[in-house]
Amino acid sequence: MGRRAKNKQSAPEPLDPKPTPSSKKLGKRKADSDDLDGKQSQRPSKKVKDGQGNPKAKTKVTSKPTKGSKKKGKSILSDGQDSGDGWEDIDDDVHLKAHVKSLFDDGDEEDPDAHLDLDEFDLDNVDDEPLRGQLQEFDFDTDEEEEEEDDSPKAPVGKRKKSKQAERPLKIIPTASDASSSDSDASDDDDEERVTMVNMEARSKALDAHAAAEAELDAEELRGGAQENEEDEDVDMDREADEEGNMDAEPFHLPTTAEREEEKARGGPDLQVVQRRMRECVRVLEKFSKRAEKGRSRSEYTGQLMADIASYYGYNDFLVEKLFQLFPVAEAIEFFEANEVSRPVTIRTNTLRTRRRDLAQALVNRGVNLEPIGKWTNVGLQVFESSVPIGATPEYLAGHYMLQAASSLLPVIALSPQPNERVLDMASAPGGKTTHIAALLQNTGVVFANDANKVRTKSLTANVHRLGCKNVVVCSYDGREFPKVMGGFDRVLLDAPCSGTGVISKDSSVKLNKSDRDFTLLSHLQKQLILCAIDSVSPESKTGGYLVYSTCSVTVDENEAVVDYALRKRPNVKLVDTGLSFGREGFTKYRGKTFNPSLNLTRRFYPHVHNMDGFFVSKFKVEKRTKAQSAPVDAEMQEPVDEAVDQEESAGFDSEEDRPYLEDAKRRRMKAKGLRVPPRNKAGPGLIRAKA
Ligand SMILES: C[S@@+](CC[C@H](N)C(=O)[O-])C[C@H]1O[C@@H](n2cnc3c(N)ncnc32)[C@H](O)[C@@H]1O
Repeated sequence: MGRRAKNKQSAPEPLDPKPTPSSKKLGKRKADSDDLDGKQSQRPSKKVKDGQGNPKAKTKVTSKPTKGSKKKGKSILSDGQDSGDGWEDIDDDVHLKAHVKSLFDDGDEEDPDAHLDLDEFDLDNVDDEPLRGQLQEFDFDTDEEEEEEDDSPKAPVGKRKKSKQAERPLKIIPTASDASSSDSDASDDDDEERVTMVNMEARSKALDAHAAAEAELDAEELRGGAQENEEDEDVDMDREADEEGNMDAEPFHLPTTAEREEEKARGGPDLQVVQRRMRECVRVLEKFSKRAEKGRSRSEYTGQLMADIASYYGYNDFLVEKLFQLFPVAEAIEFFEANEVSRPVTIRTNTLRTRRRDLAQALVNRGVNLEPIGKWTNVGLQVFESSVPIGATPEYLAGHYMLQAASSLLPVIALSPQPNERVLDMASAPGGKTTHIAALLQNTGVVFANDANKVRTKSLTANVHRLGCKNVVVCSYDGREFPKVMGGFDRVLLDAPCSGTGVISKDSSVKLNKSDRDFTLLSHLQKQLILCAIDSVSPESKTGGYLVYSTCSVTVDENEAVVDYALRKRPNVKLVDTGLSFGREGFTKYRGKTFNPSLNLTRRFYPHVHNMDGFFVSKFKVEKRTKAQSAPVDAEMQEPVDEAVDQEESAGFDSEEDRPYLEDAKRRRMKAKGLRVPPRNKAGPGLIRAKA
């Protein structure tokens, strides 16, 4: 029964399923291209606090070899075996160096002038006191706030809705990935028990018995399967409703409106009730006609499920609905779950200062446990545990790396800047991507790093200096002023200001502080910025002529709708392949809207699928305008609000509600430009049309 039941508990199907990746140890999961498009085989790792506390955690390097005390002949892995996850046992420091070198030999640039020799630093005199004590929790004070959390708008403090989930993080829906994960965990454990002459026979017998039991179950399933029909399946599903296996569990009853009111008056449901109700609603919604209570509608189940998600995970109702709609029902729960878990800590090697293998070597020597992120990047490293604050090592201070989310490498990889090019990073602070671009240009050409927020350009400038970028000009304009400020760029990156719905695990205030109006205004700003970004690209560029538009948000309004708008407004641009080897295709249709079919060339990244922040990346090629296509460069900036809103209406926005906000924004812009702003009571749409 257990096995059949497990098979029937229909797991959410990935949109682009791939074989389940083999499991990796908790705390060691990497955002590997192997499993990027498939379901995660297990929960993403939480921030590692204490690598010594877990006897199962294999610490690659437990301490920094002290000066003059090389551990000749001593393996760094406790059992002296290949761990099976790409790390081999290493006998001494010399081998360790050779090993690290080989691990990181996959495409680091070999420009001898492009990096500092670590020997230049007196690393031996660095106080290694922390290595002797308990492993510390990572301290990211130095940059995380600037480099990561600043990716999403800061939220006001104090507006907190207590999430029930915080009381007990638990997976609501057992998924296929869980099943395979536990299977592969088991086999991992088997692998870890070393086969010896003594246990070989017992192990072999156990394996035979296991195989026989499996065969018997298969046969039983085949016999049963011949008579099975969907009704039986439902009966089974109902009978196993209690996850503890209690067959007498009450059949699920969806509360009526009156019962919900009553429940509210009693102070809300308890955790177990919410958990079970979410599970049951998902189950019913997956096979509504068979499983729904008589007389109850689909929207009642969906409404209950969304209300429970909001209270369990602590979101406002509006955002739950917006995010819920992006996924099939069960997958939506996976997305919300993933937002409760920190993403892996990752750093980007600054190839202007060092090479990845040298950086890895230096950090390994300090007691940092790390690995390359995946095949798709030759500069990224994932940090599993560290005995030193990763944002304050000598290498960090010397600019050998940037603390940077794996997802934020993607837009720059897609941009693919070439030496000697002129590049604009239109919204660049605090400079994670700017400094990456500078490094790919190998300090040639020029990067104009712009950000409208002057305060934020301070951390941008600091990072530019720390990382030794000599080809960066920092400026502070509203991006909508480009290309009037300057144009003719070979490539432009617009990493747009956004709602941050992809980085909720970093900034949970997004759960509560985003409203419909925020999305409308953001989308409008993004549309204005993208047109200016397109017009800043030189279609005559010999080597480029590209724009990359990205956000750390997963909503369609901020991504596909913006890109589609740009394609409609600028017939001289087309979407091209991002060059990224993974990621889900962008939507070409969404809730009744149809976008340009080429939107399938854009890429979406999700925390629950790719174990990285939610992200969107698109790449445009800008071509010369034909005479028929040419329009005044800033036509849209002066565009009557009516027209802008019309565009938005076609993408499903509520123009009436937005109109006052859009007009206010227009008034502020006019004021800033020194134009006469008519009195507010006369400022109807006609006025703006007249002004334009
Ligand atoms: C997602 S963050 C950029 C992160 C940056 N690309 C990085 O990798 O470090 C968006 C940035 O857009 C800036 N911004 C907001 N409105 C802008 C505008 N109208 N023009 C230019 N920059 C703007 C914000 O100040 C913020 O720094």
